[in-house]
Amino acid sequence: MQIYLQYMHPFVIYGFPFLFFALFLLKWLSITPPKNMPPSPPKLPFLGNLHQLGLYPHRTLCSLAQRHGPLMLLHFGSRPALIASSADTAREIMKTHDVIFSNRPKLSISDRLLYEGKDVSTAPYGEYWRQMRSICVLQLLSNKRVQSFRAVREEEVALFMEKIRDQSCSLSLPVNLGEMFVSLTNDIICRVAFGRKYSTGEDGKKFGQLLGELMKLLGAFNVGDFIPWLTWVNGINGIDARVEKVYKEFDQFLDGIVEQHKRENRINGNHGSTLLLGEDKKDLVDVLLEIQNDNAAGVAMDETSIKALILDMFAAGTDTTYTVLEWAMSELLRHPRVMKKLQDEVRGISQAKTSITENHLENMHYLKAVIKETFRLYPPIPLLVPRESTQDVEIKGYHIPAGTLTFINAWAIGRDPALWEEPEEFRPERFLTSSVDFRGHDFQLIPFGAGRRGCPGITFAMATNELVLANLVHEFDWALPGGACLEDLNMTQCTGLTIHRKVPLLAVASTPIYIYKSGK
Ligand code: HEM
Repeated sequence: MQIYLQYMHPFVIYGFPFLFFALFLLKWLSITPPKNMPPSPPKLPFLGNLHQLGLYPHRTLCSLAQRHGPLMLLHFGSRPALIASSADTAREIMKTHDVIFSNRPKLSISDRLLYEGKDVSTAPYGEYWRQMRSICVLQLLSNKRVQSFRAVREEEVALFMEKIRDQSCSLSLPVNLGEMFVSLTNDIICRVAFGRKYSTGEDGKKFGQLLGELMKLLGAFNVGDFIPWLTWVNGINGIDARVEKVYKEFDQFLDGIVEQHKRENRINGNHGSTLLLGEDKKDLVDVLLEIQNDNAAGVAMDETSIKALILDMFAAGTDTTYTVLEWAMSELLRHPRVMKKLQDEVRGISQAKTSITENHLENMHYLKAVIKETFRLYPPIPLLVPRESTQDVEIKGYHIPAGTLTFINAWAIGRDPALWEEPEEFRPERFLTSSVDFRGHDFQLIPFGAGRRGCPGITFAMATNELVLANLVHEFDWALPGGACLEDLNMTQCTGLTIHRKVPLLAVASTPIYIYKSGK
């Protein structure tokens, strides 16, 4: 080899390799012209931008967007992640390019807990999801179905009010509103889904704990999803074991529920559960079994799909609903002027009736404005449920490759000074003169997301939220325990997928004089 090299012209030795390299570089550059990617904050090897997210990713991402713009490309470990932080970019993703962004990323914890994507919320975009979604929209959460559970909501709210009366008014003790909202929303969903509650005795305690653990795990961060060679971490820190335990216990529990419904339906001739329910006496498990029997779904609906759909109702519908009530009451306690105005409206419309029913709600415009304002400042899932792009696409002149994780920062959009006057102020009046709504058409207010994968549970959630809030301010006056000042109310948020209060919301209820006068 040495000998050969001695006789070669230097051009052959040095020039050829250089020429080859230059040709390769030219070809590579001409095949892959530089793409115009969205701005990115600097990242670290392996971690990407994960280290920057902190405890409150919606806040950190909002600050980063102020520096880098409303469309950023970050990296969560090895995965590119697009972050949209303005109404305009959210519209591009959830409306203009809705189909391309209608997939959900596969995340291992939710995948395991929600039957490997056989539910609606984590199912990949495709025929199976389409069928399950249409069952949700047309059968489980339609206006008619939600209406059929009106009696359930009104009865549960009446029991909830009785508890407050017993505890706070009679004994002048503070009530833990957060805790009470959790059991109220769980009781309502349990009755709607299963035809009975699981809130008392050993069964109730176990179910409550199981549901709490399910919600915690769904909000847990799994490092292995983003840095695959760290997948082993969850085997060591106990997350894998917890996921497996919750999955198995919930699965057994749901098996029992489905079997019991099948038995009862056989006895009652397929007319649904005999337990007290909505007007048509069918709970959601009955509805799903009926679809299975009639073979009406268009795809084979096996029992796993039934269990996955029911679990979705709990996973997507409990934490989100109670969170709104908790933040709304916190802000009402901090703003006596708003509380008074709301009480005047509700008490005026009820005309000294003992309680508020759903008939009263339609004309309560200020109540609706208070709830919208709560959604604006505290969207329960601040970064919405992640999406994933299925094709390369161009947004605002930037190239977004297929397979990009996509987050919409609804929290940042709700506080964007370009869209909202004095955005940090809790001022429901802003909605009295505006037609902006949260149903997914106005991208400045998107707590329920939008487009094909937008939340199908809006009517269900709003029916509960409006009824509970109206009753709370109708019957009681509210104060912080021990005469604490309004500024003392700790508004710290917890971490996780759904953002609720970190510190329990304690408040004292008293019965206003006008209720005594009206002879209640
Ligand atoms: C205040 C209450 C609620 C909020 C803030 C909320 C929010 C959301 C959000 C942000 C999404 C993702 C939307 C998107 O990707 O564009 C979603 C999806 C979903 N929500 Fe809700 N939700 C609430 C209540 C409910 C209720 C009560 C139910 C059912 C009982 C429900 C069932 C679902 C389901 C099944 C999905 C998945 C839809 C799909 O992927 O096709 N949600 N929700």
